[in-house]
Amino acid sequence: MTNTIIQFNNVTKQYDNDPVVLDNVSFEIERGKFYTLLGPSGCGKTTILRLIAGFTEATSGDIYFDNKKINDIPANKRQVNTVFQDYALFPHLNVFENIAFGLRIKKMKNTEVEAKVKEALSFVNLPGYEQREIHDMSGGQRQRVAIARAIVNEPEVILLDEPLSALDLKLRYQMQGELRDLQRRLGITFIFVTHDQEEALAMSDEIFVLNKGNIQQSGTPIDIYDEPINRFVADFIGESNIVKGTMIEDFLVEFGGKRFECVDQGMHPNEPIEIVIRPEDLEITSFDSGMLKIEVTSQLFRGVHYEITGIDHDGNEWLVHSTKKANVGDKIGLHFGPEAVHVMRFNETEEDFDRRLDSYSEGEADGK
Ligand SMILES: Nc1ncnc2c1ncn2[C@@H]1O[C@H](COP(=O)(O)OP(=O)(O)OP(=O)(O)O)[C@@H](O)[C@H]1O
Repeated sequence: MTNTIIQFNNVTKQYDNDPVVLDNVSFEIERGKFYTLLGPSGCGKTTILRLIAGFTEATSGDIYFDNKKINDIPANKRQVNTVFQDYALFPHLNVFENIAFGLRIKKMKNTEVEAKVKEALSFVNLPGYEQREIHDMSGGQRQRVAIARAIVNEPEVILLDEPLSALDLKLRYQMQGELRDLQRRLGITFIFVTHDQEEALAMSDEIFVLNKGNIQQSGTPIDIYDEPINRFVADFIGESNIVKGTMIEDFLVEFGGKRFECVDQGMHPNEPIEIVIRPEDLEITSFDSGMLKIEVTSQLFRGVHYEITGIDHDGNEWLVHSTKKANVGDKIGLHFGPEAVHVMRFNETEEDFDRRLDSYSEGEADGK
């Protein structure tokens, strides 16, 4: 048994004669992990779920489930269940019958149905709710019933299409933790769709960042946050300072009219690049000792830190998160280490990007 449960090979999707929604997309999903498809509205996230579930067909390319091509397998024969954004519960059926629905279609014996519904309800922390009517439940409870209805069929994969978006912030945080915990307890694959980057970072083993029908980058939350492949990902995942610069030589970049050490290598001498520095990696120092010098243009207290913006002498705006305060009009210096400077090449493919980053750790292992 391989670890890959779902594979997309060069999948393209176009609805009628509209523009292409997914453009030659390839990826692999491993068994037992929590995946998130993250991207702005309309980038094709739901379309990927619909292709996996069998609710729509690929225009070209192949989709595999457990190493078997499933392009022509109908939705009801696939071992996946979907939890929809609006939960899609049957309002005229009680909790028990909503959850039992799929089992009844399979003509399962009553005693078995009862046992399975009970087990599913206890999994989602709603024991004893069998007879409750759907309209007498809160949003969070309905959400749990929708999840119970998906897990009762014991699918190998659960698809979740923005399932938390209708909940208020507090409940949303709570359900994020519950869903993550549920996935671990069940040990099955979850594929979760969201356009909320914080949610993706908090919940996932692996994130696919999508834009305009393409996967821009895939990796663990830490990989994607720390080493974004391009401006789109850097901007979409968290707040960033992104400026244009030049890679002078290995481990040396120039931006804002000055040269700085970095940890990147393997580019052409004097190659134009962009750099990202996260706001929390900038440290406030005195103006004179600053590696960058800025004049503060705004300051907000955010509870755990101050959010400070300022302009350098080239007109670049810098965002700083610091526990130190600075006032509008102050001239301050900023300090950062070589690891804080993330260099991004223009139009680098994910394969080349991964190869480049791997070569850094090989270099470390060689003692270079
Ligand atoms: N059945 C359909 N017929 C025609 N176009 C469609 C259909 N479903 C989706 N689209 C189009 O495909 C594109 C991608 O839609 P999709 O729902 O996959 O995006 P998404 O990333 O899930 O967006 P959102 O976050 O807004 O749900 C959009 O431009 C959408 O209008």
